[in-house]
Amino acid sequence: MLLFKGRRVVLPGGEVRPASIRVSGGKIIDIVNGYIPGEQETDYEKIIDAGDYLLMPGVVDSHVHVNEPGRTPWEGYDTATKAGAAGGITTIVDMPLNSLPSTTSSVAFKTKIEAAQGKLNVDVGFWGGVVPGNQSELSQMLAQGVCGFKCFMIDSGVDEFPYVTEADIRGALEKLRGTDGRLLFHAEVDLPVPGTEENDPKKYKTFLDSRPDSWEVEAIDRVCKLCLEYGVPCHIVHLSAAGALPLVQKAKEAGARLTIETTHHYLTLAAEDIPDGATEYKCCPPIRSKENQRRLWEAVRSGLIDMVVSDHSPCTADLKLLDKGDFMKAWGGIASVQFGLPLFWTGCKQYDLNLSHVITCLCEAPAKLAGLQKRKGQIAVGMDADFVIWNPDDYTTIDTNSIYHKNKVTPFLNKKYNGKVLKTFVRGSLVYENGSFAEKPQGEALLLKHLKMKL
Ligand SMILES: NC(=O)N[C@H]1NC(=O)NC1=O
Ligand SMILES: [Zn+2]
Ligand SMILES: [Zn+2]
Repeated sequence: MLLFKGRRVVLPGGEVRPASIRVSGGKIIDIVNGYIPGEQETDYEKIIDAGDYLLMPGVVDSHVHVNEPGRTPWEGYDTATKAGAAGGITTIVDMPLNSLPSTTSSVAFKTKIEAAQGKLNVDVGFWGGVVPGNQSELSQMLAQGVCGFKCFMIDSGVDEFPYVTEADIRGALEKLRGTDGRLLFHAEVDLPVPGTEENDPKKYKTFLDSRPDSWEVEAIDRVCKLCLEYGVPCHIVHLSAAGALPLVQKAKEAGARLTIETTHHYLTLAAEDIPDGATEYKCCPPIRSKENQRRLWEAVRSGLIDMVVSDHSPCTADLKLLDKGDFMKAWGGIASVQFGLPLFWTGCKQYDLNLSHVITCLCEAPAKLAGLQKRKGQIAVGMDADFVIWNPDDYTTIDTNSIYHKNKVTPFLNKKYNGKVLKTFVRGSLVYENGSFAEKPQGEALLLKHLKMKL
């Protein structure tokens, strides 16, 4: 048996108090009020003392593109999960696209799981994909254990993952009705935008104007309607346009089973500050204005936005076209899986949010989205002993040497944020401490069907 103890343990609801946590077989078996100072070392295999640092549930990032197999020069299981561990993340959920094959059939899903074997430094769940014509694969993939499915309503950036029409979406929702499956939407639709082709592709404004708010608003309106019509849980990934929030509110009030995520980059970076040619800031939908960002933070505070994730979508440096600075042709995607906790905490301090927002948005809600809520996202009896010990009063400076994901291009480079991750534990095992990782990868593939059998 292990004992984790601390004077500032973050419990469900964001309550912070002294507590001691007994862990056996990777699970939390007991939580005792108070910081048991007198316990004998010999009572436990090990005592892990967080002292005055925060002892919090491990962060769950439900939106990560790992890209393995197939695009391993971009990213891979080993490096993505090391970066996660260094950032206090104990579970990531892999997106179905950018790997080859993409996860759109049961055969492809098996290939994915095989590729992940032995390389996981934190636990990893998997989203499947909905593409035109693969509806007949969905129930088999659910039976195999995907957490749900993601689709695109616009070009995805990779040819092998085409976007879906309304008829395809209806077909998928039909299949998912009455199952545990849910559908995630990249919610932008391609509407005509007057005259942006002529503009200078090095200017950030050219790119921003080419993907206006209205694309998201229209797409989210369609999702809200379908969600209400079918009663299947639907989720909007990476909402950027605050102008879509009133629609979300209306749909939620009408009883839609709808959840919303935004990303750390939309909450931290703003269009006004993006230098021309700085394509490391390119992502889709785009980073918008400061005023837009303020409204996103208000929605995080109120709970209208349910969760905040990375949308870690790296590529090799050449594809960012940093030398040309061409926003229109560069790869769209930001690499940041390692930095979510300090990025979010920095904003929380600025916007006067607190630890209850941290554990709701970074731990509980993403765990629930992926169907992992009985194992992940909270410090509670019966849950996996996934913890991060961190110092909210120290700082993280992001430099190339301390980045563990494969490609180091990121708009967060050389910036300093509040909060520093000290140690990360997955199911009781130390996976990260001060720049070092467990010798043997401790993560496992989380297949929803097995989780259900165990519950
Ligand atoms: N294919 C892919 O990863 N696309 C992601 N990148 C990005 O910026 N937005 C996305 O949806
Ligand atoms: Zn997307
Ligand atoms: Zn994505």
